[in-house]
Amino acid sequence: MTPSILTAHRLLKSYDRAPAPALDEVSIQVAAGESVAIMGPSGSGKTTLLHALAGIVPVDAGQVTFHGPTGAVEVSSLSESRRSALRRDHFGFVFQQGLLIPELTAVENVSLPLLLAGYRRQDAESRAASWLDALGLAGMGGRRIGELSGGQAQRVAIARAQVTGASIVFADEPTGALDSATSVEVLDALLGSTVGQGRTLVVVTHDEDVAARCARIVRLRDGRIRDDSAPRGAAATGGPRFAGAGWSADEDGSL
Ligand SMILES: Nc1ncnc2c1ncn2[C@@H]1O[C@H](COP(=O)(O)OP(=O)(O)OP(=O)(O)O)[C@@H](O)[C@H]1O
Repeated sequence: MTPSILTAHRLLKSYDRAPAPALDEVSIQVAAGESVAIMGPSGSGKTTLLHALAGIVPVDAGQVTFHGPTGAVEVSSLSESRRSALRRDHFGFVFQQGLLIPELTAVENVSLPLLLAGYRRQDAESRAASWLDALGLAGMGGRRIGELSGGQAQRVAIARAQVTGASIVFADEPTGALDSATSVEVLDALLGSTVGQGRTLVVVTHDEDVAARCARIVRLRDGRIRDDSAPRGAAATGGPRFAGAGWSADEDGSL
């Protein structure tokens, strides 16, 4: 059996002034290398669950444990600064709008986490360029974000999320702002660069087509898990292996 990379046990989370808990006794295990879609109606707690799993929001009760390369870490009991170090070192994030810096080029945006981690600029930029190439953006590294299409910009965000070697990528509506053809391309890139390389993907989505490409769909309603199963009808298609012989990112994010 594949070991869990992330486990959550009976998570409770209430926001001030909210009439009902956003998470009400949610327990979930995510296996290493798995792709999990989190679905449910608006307000059902999807983003809160993603943020709780990733240590972005503290929970009121329950535990989140990350089974990382150096052993198990109880995310929910860490201080804010240790949670933020954990996120920086092990987790990657992709949001609906990539939150890229428009004044910087694609390669500069992807290099940023490496520069913050202490890499020399030349090394950071060459590593960033390799990621952009692998995501089908060869030759576009010098363009500013505004000079890219929505789908290209989202692939830059996918590169940035993983360039430091994230073992889990958390994505919140990564295709929500894209048309359906572009969504497919971006999802291919996201799946191919995560589960296609043995990494783990947890993705919040409203889109059944996105969820159907994941190995598992967790459906929330009113802060509780109502269903947790494989997509109906077919095994998850996962993502394509990246073109180019030997594309594989090692643990520190190099290609
Ligand atoms: N910062 C906050 N302060 C107060 N209430 C919040 C906050 N964030 C979320 N909530 C409430 O918690 C509940 C769950 O919100 P959450 O954003 O997790 O749902 P969601 O399923 O991701 O919704 P959507 O699909 O609309 O993004 C909702 O009732 C929401 O109003």
